[in-house]
Amino acid sequence: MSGATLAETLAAARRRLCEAGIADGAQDARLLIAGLLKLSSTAFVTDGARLLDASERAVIEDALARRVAREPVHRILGHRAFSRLDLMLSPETLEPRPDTEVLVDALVPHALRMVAGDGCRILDLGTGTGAICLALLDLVPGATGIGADLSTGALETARRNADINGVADRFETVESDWFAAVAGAFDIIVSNPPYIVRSVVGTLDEEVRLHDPILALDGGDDGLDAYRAIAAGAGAHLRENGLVAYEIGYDQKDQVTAIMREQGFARIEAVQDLGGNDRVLVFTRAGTV
Ligand SMILES: C[S@@+](CC[C@H](N)C(=O)[O-])C[C@H]1O[C@@H](n2cnc3c(N)ncnc32)[C@H](O)[C@@H]1O
Repeated sequence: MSGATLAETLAAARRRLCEAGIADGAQDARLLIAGLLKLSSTAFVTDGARLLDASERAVIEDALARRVAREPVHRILGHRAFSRLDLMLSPETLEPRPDTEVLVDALVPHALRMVAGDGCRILDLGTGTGAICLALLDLVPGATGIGADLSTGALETARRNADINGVADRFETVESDWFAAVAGAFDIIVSNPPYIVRSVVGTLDEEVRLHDPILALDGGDDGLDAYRAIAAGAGAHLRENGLVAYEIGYDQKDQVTAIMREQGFARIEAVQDLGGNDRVLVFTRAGTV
């Protein structure tokens, strides 16, 4: 790649990733180079003839080697966009997915209505990077939130993300096994818990299996352990007329609805993701709808 221009470097990177069998090799090459060199979306057109210096070439070379070894693009870059936020990643955090934005979008109208009334206090169980809670605090000024997680490292990253994204004054964290260390009652309890069936975890793509933490993936023998634990504790921590909302696996709608019904909750919304899969469920106490 010595003496290469930006355009030549991009072309070589695309070839390398595609030849290594990376499914979106062309897109990943562009994302990596743009992210590493902090280029605008038009730079490949306007600056294509610019010669890259040795340090730029070295950074790109290192990133391509990592991508060929199946490390995801945003892990290599160390951060990713979610909703309107830029979120730092760490080894202890799941990389937030676009599907999870569907959960945020489903809750925004409810949270805005609550803020206009008695206020909106949010509990995000299994907060990871803080993605769900921080995106809601960003979109709903006046809401406050707690991010809970079993992982100390994830909570450090979530606090850092709250700082970077300007919502730290409305965000707290608690290290907790679901509700175990959580005090008080909330208007919205939200979770994207680990929901992969344990026997399936080992069959996931290397990008997920080797780079997302197992604590964020493994949902137990039937994938539903976390929903059972959260359903059992939610009633004691939910304000009157409060909501419980989940991200779910594409085939878990009926099972999670049954788990919640057993604990006295009624489903009020089911939302599909952009791929047409069931992805988000919203519940309230049965009898309040
Ligand atoms: C699927 S990840 C979701 C992360 C983030 N909320 C998101 O949507 O990107 C699940 C999260 O639950 C956390 N977790 C797993 N078991 C837990 C438990 N028993 N109590 C609290 N958090 C837990 C994991 O550490 C992980 O951060």
